[in-house]
Amino acid sequence: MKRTDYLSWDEYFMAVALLAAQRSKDPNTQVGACVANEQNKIVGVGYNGFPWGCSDDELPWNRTGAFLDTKYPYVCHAELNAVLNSISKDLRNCRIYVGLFPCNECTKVIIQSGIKEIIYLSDKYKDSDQVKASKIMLNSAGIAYRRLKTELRSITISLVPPEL
Ligand SMILES: O=c1[nH]c(=O)n([C@H]2C[C@H](O)[C@@H](COP(=O)(O)O)O2)cc1CO
Ligand SMILES: [Zn+2]
Repeated sequence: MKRTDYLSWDEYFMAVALLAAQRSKDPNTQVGACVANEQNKIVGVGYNGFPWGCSDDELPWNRTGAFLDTKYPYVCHAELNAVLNSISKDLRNCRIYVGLFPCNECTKVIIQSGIKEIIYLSDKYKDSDQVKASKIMLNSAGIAYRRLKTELRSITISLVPPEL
């Protein structure tokens, strides 16, 4: 008899996004994103981090202070990286799974790439103008968004082989 406690596609792609988020060096918010196509194949994954070649040791991770002394002008968001890392430029009819509701800049990238649905976990910045702008654009463009529904509270991955 087959297992019944396997991950759904939605849980699986969100888990991939959350695993990618664990690569983030951001001390405050780690975000991951995973793009899946209509055949449920992963076509792109990303997390928030500084651009290629920009040293994590030189750029700041601060949230406050003078703009140029914070992370905000420099960090590439998870969704941008997931789209840029995708195997195809054409993401028509794909879904993006992301730990945090996309900001307005990522929403523009998502819409322009052809992605048709956003599945998110947290909407902790829902009262910000950025997220409000995202929803205005998504509603206007007819792009669906929904919070992941799952009974699971966590997914454990053991790196210890079962025989040990
Ligand atoms: O959609 C997003 N995707 C994403 O990767 N991020 C990143 C940028 C920052 O590194 C971090 C947000 O930082 P903070 O929560 O400290 O303001 O999350 C932030 C958002 C939402 O603004
Ligand atoms: Zn963003």
